[in-house]
Amino acid sequence: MNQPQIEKYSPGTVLPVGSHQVKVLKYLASGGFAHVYSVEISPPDLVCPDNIACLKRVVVPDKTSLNTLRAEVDSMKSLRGNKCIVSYIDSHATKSPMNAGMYEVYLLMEFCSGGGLIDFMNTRLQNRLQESEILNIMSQVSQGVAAMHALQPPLIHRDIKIENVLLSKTNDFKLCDFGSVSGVIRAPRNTEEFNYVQYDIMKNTTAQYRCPEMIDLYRGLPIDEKADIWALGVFLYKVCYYTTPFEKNGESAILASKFQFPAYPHYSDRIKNLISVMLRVEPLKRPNICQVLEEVSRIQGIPCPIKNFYLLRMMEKQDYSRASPSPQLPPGTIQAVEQKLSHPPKIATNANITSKPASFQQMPQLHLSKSQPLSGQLEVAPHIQPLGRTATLANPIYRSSDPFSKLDKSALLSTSITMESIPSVSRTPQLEHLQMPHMSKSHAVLQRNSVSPVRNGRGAISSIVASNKTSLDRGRYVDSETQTSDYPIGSLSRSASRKSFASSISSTESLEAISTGGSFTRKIGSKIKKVMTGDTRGFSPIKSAQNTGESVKSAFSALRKGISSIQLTGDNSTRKTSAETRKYRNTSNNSIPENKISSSKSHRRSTSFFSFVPENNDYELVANIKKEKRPAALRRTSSLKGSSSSIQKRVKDLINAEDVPNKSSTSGYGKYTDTARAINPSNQLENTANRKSSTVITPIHDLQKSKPVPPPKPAHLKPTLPPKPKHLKAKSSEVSRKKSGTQKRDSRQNLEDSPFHSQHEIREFERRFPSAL
Ligand SMILES: Nc1ncnc2c1ncn2[C@@H]1O[C@H](COP(=O)(O)OP(=O)(O)OP(=O)(O)O)[C@@H](O)[C@H]1O
Repeated sequence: MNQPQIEKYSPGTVLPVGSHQVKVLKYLASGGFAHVYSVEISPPDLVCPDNIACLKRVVVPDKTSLNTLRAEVDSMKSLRGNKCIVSYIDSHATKSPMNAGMYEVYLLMEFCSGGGLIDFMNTRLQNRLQESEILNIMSQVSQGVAAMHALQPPLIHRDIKIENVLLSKTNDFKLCDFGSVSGVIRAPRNTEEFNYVQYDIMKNTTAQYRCPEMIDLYRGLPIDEKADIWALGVFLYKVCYYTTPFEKNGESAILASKFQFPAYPHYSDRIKNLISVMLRVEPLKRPNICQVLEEVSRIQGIPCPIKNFYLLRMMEKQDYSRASPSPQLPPGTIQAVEQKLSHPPKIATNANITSKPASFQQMPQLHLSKSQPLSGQLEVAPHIQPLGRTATLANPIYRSSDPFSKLDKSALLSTSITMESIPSVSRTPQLEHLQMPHMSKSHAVLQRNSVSPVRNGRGAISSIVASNKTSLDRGRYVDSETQTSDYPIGSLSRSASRKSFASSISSTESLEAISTGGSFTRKIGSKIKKVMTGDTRGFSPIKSAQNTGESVKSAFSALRKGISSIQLTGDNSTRKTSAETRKYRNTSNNSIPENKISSSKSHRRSTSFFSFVPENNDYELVANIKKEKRPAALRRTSSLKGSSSSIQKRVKDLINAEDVPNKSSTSGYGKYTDTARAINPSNQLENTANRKSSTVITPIHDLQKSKPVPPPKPAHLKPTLPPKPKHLKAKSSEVSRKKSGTQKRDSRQNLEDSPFHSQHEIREFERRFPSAL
């Protein structure tokens, strides 16, 4: 951005910011695009009882840049109240009185008088940080990140780094600078998209914190929450060692995640292990933010401060799809699971981590005692249909009569500070979206924003929002907003929803809306929409599962233990579920050492972040060094056969934690992506009916069935990416790109290199598990 020069305000200057009057106290700093001041505000605000706040003033040259700043404001608004995020107070935008045609944006926020984390670290150059201090910082920053990832659609910070963590007066660490925030960014599909995404990444991210999928767009991976996890891994490393892991060797080291742990200062293997798993090359193998926080809390020896929202969400969806004749859990099951989730188990570390560069390949395993309760790191079998009929996780369809039920439920589920502190204002606007008639309003929003810029702070550029590919949306961009539309809000009253929104915001909000832009939905929509292609935007009902599947998997591993063998006989729905499960298993465990698969079931689980194996009445975290190979699980067969236990009984047994099967047969899955598959055939009629008037989960396979398969495009019409530069031709075994110079899609076609036997199998796999390749 061509940043205009502006004069600094002198102390004593008084100016309005939204509904507040501010008096400048002191110039604090210049960001890349801003002047930052401490100010006295009136009227007072809850987040600054002493009336001292921070004012960020940015002058932007045009409306496009102005819009991009709105996204920063909107992000902060949506996260307001979280104790681990610098709190928004007010904002204001005007035409610049000094610079014709330019605009000024004023952002009033909580003042962090403790300065930056970087300053704090600099006070400890000699006497480096203790592990407990590091864990405390990590926990708080992770809670801030969790609040972003918990939103639906999730927000990706994209610029997590030491410099963007501030210290409050009360010595709390807070995440700041939301100028790079975006929704999930889909992998580019042609040269135009490629250049766009590349530019966007260069503008909005910091080189040392960039993840492999950002550097090598040819990998064809979306930029999602796992990009933040990578950055958080770099962050943790830097808090420990005062340098970034890839400082010396740059991009090539990042692409293969080659780094070493310095001998000094000495930190525990558990911290090193956590860094290693966060810095896994493959995003699917990185833990999600809930898992990170759970592990940090375990090391700290305290309960995890947040609920695993990925897990709860999946349970919610399962509950929605539960209205079918499939097996049912006893009443109270979900409450029991929740209760157990709120008491994470202690684990004894037995990690054998060295400081060798290969540490990223070490696969930790969590050993679960029979007597231990389930925790949030259990893995979910995506096919589990019936997770209770209980009111606690109400079937979303029933929410239609009660616009507040979503909020009520959240409050009910959350005893944690973070989840509670995600203010209703951050959710209600999404409800507003959710209750829109299927496609119509969201499409209207998208249309309005078809060329909307995204606030990057460094330039006006929009983010391409990932719509993980399905045959439904293939070839389209999908706004993250539409990705939330798999919630069947049904006839949820819009006015009621708005009312709840209105009642949850301060009176200043309306002024803000006037001064800084329209509705939350429109603004955040402009931030996260697709702008580049002429493709029709699609509806991606599986998006959220793609983003959440891994964590849910992880969180439900023990549940899966109990249902690792599902009867292949029985009613249709059960049979279908089993078949889906089998496919899922057979296609998602993509890095199990071949030699381990047949010999030990427990090894099948080793690709997950943490997995559970009952042993010695305790949890153990052990490193399991292993070779990355081609998707070995694709060669696995029929692990589902042979059991006659029912789902209910096994899950019940697990909940009681008395009878955990000695070995799990299912773990290490790739991300579960196919939410719609959890829907029983018997639900489909109901879904179809709902779809007419509301937003619903669409059973993808059904739609696919009815959708004619388009003839293959002639080669000259296929979109192409620019040629891959030499330095990106990865040698890493982590990412199997065996044919140099070919694009990812092409390499998938190479049957010799793949576990597939036919093109049809490849297509089928891609259709069902689009993010797993
Ligand atoms: N709430 C706050 N309280 C105290 N100081 C703050 C606050 N917000 C920002 N600062 C100070 O101002 C500096 C710049 O702020 P910020 O990073 O938000 O601006 P920016 O223009 O986005 O900068 P960057 O170049 O990092 O993107 C910070 O490094 C910090 O020192």
